[in-house]
Parts: sequence; structure tokens; C-alpha cells
Amino acid sequence: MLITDVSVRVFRHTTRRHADEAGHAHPGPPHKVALAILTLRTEDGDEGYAFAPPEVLRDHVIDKFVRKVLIGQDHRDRERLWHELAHWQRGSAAQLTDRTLAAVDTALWDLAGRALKQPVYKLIGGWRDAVPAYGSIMCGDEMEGGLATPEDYARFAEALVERGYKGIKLHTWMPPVSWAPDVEMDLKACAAVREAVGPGIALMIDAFHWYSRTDALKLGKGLEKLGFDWIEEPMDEQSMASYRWLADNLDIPVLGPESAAGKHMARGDWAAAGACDILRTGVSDVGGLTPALKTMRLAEGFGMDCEVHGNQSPNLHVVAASRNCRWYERGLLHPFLDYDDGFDYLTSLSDPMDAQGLVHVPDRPGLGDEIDFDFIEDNRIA
Ligand SMILES: O=C(O)[C@H](O)[C@@H](O)[C@@H](O)C(=O)NO
Ligand SMILES: [Mg+2]
Repeated sequence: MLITDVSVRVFRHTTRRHADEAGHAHPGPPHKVALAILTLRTEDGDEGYAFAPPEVLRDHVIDKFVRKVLIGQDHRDRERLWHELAHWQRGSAAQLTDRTLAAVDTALWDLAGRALKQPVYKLIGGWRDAVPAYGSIMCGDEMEGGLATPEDYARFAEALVERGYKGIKLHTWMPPVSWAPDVEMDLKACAAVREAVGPGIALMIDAFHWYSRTDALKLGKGLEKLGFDWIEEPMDEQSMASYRWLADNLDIPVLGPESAAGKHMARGDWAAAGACDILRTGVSDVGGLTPALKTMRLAEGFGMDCEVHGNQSPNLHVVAASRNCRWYERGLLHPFLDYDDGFDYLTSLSDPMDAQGLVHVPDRPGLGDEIDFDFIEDNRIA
């Protein structure tokens, strides 16, 4: 049970996803990007894994913090190990981030499941074996036939309904799109999608993240007329007061926070302050499955749903183990990309979706990722 080794391998894989200056993904030509895999190994030879950007798992962080906390410890003590690592953040000069905590906690959960030969969501306490997915569309762009016009969004939404999605979230246009942000254009895209898919499909928006209160109110009021299920991150989430004002002035549910710091503690403050109607968490955002589950359970105590940010197996297991979460966010999607192609370092999809829009949680040990270790070795750079 004791952890005897913590290691990181960095490898390159090919993707057509390119990040813009706000970190939002857009399609482009195939290019190679670096990714790191964290491996925790015990005296019994059991291993747990997590993927993260290489900078999140750089040597300094692993040596100075992660090894110091984990080596020699019982891997099953996830609660204690998470808190010990989190306490190192304060004195780390901002070097030990929530993203690193998330990777370590994810690998600990994966390790527990692989050692016991059980899927993680069953260890947490399963709620369901299949979860409804919404198609999370990439931010708009200026690509011919991409997501450049309201009609482009409508056409793509029809294709997503055809694929089986029962919910669709629009990330609308943001800089670096030359004319963005634009509330009127956001509403035109949302209206075109509603017209295209009809009233039976759940629609949500994830808008430009720095609108003013008045612009966010105008957007929200317009979405109310279109029967949208939630408005997400239309203003800077560092101002909880702005969100409390918005939630007080809108009928459409306000969902958040996604990107605000503070883990499950900040999300408790948002729920208590009435700054949102639906809470939000995400394994990468709050420091792991452990705090993501804490957010989910505190939301339940407030009678609130809590929607999970992001795809991939860690988030899927949180959704599968939670009653007060309606969706799995499957994406990000674009007309020029086939999401079901998966990743070249995994030999199967982590989130296979059937024609009815249900993602079936793989009945495999741990988080269930089928990792191609030969690919990783063949493409290893550190
Ligand atoms: O990079 C990001 O900010 C995320 O990909 C984000 O665009 C998207 O995942 C999101 O906000 N989902 O709710
Ligand atoms: Mg979002």
C-alpha cells in the first residue's frame, strides 16, 4: 500500500486542437504537442496515472512538493494526502497549483481503482453507469464553413442532434475573433440554434467571460426568450458580487464558477451568497476528484445542481457518482473535427457515447483509461 515511486514521462502526440490567447481551442492542421503522464507506484507494484501539461508536473514541483508528501505514505489516505499537499500551496510562491493537486489526486484515485480492480465511480459510490452528454461546441471563429455565422452554429447543432446529443452548449465568439465580443451576435447564434433544433433540446451558453453587468443582463434576458437552460461565465468570475447581482436580476439560471480560484471553499461561498443558481466544479479547476466531490455534495446540501466542467475520465467518474449533476460535458466539438477519433495515446475513447446521447462509463479498473504505453515510449521526449 505504501507509495514508493513518483515519476513523470513527457511525450508528444498529434492533435488538430490549437489554443488561442485565452486558452480556447480551435481546429487547425495536425501538430505535435507535449503531454506529461504522472505515475504513482506502490511497494506492491500497483500503479495509478494522470495526464497533465508538462509544466504542471515539472521537476521542481514534483521534487519539492509531491515526492515529499507522497513517498512512504499509504496511497489509500487520499483525504490526508490531498490536505497535506494543499497546505504546501501557501508557502510555494504560487509554484504548486491546483492543476498539480488535481493530477496527483487523480492518480491516487486511479491507483486505488486499479489496485482493487474496481472503477473509481463505484469506489466513490455509483449513481449511474451511463450519463447524458451535452455537446460542448468550441468558441466561434472566422473560418469558412466553421463556426463563423449563426447559420454555421445552427447547421452544426442539427448534426449534433443527429449524432444523439440531447443538450448543446454554445461557446460564442470571443477575441481573437476580430469583431467579438458582440451580445447581438451571441443572441443571433442562440436563436438560430433554437430555431434549428426545436424546443426539445436543452441549450446553454458559455459566453465571453468579460462582459459588463449590463451586457450580461441583456444577454441573459435574450436567452430567457429562447428557453436556454443556463448562462455560464458571462462576466469575470473574480467578482462574486457581479454574479450575485446578475442572478438576482435574471430568471435564467446562472451557472458557476468555473475558473474562479478557491476550490470547493469558494464554491461554498458562491452558493451561500446566491451568486449562482447552479454550481460548477471540475477536476482540473478545484484540485482533483476529492474537492470536486466536496463541491458536488455541498451543492446538494443547498438543493442545487452542480455541473462538472470538462471531459475525460476523471470528470466522467465524478458525474457518474453524483445525483445532482445533469450532464457530462462532451467536447469541445467543431464541424472540422471528429471528436470520436479520440487521442493517439489512448487505445479507446474514455467517454463513448451511444446514439441516444448517453456516455457509458467504461467498466474497467480505476478511471478506465486504456493507455498506450508503447506509444508513450515511442514518442517520449523526457
Ligand atoms: O480552455 C477553456 O477555457 C475551456 O476549454 C473552456 O473553453 C471550456 O471547456 C468551457 O468553458 N467549458 O465550460
Ligand atoms: Mg465554461
